[in-house]
Amino acid sequence: MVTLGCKPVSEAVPLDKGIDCMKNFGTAYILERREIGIFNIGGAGSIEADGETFRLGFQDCLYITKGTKSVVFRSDDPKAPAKFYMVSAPAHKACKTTFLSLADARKKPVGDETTSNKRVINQFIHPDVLETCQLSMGLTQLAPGSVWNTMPAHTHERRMEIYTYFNIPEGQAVFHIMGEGNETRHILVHNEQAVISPSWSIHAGCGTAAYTFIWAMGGENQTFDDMDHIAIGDLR
Ligand SMILES: O=C(O)C(=O)C[C@H](O)C(=O)CO
Ligand SMILES: [Zn+2]
Repeated sequence: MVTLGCKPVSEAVPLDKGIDCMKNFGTAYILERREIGIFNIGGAGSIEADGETFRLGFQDCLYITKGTKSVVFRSDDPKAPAKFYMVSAPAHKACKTTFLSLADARKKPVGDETTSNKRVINQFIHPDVLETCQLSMGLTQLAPGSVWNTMPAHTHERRMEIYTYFNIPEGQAVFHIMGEGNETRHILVHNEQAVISPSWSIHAGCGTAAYTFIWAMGGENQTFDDMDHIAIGDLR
């Protein structure tokens, strides 16, 4: 998995700006044998993929297929630049480059106010929404007053996962918990920071206020609900 960020201000920024593609990927261009999912977590902007332009507002998503040679990022307004967050995984075939807004995502309400974990899992790049080779991505929004994500915690030995936190209010933070269920550690996460979890690690978090996070997974199976849950009483 490769994770990247791009905040274009006044210039048009190509995906491979400053990247030696042959050295890092062993290919002539980044998406020669990779697919990529991109979320905009900033102001309005656009992404040009092999000549086709897609406009992305806040929390919009674009999936770009393997085989796309040119990807270029732009912001509409340099004073409110777009912030493109992206995750890429190796891909074996071309799928359809697809724009997805929050309304297109499959909604999964979970949790409860009484356990401070009421939230909606918005599944954007997911087998029920569009076909990909192995990438899946989405955005989980916590309800005001709820602070816990992914509790009871889980692992999925067949897929690793990245959580990227944003919409964390000024002066607040998230305690992200990782490690094996019987030996956990926390990482203090501030706004727009990410944690990469290997497949054996739990990935959960508790904020000092509500927040949003983007999850991204890659692995040979795409079954979303095959998690191995760990009972809260077994966590150490
Ligand atoms: O809040 C949650 O719970 C999640 O968003 C869980 C992630 O989607 C996940 O970890 C999927 O494996
Ligand atoms: Zn998970």
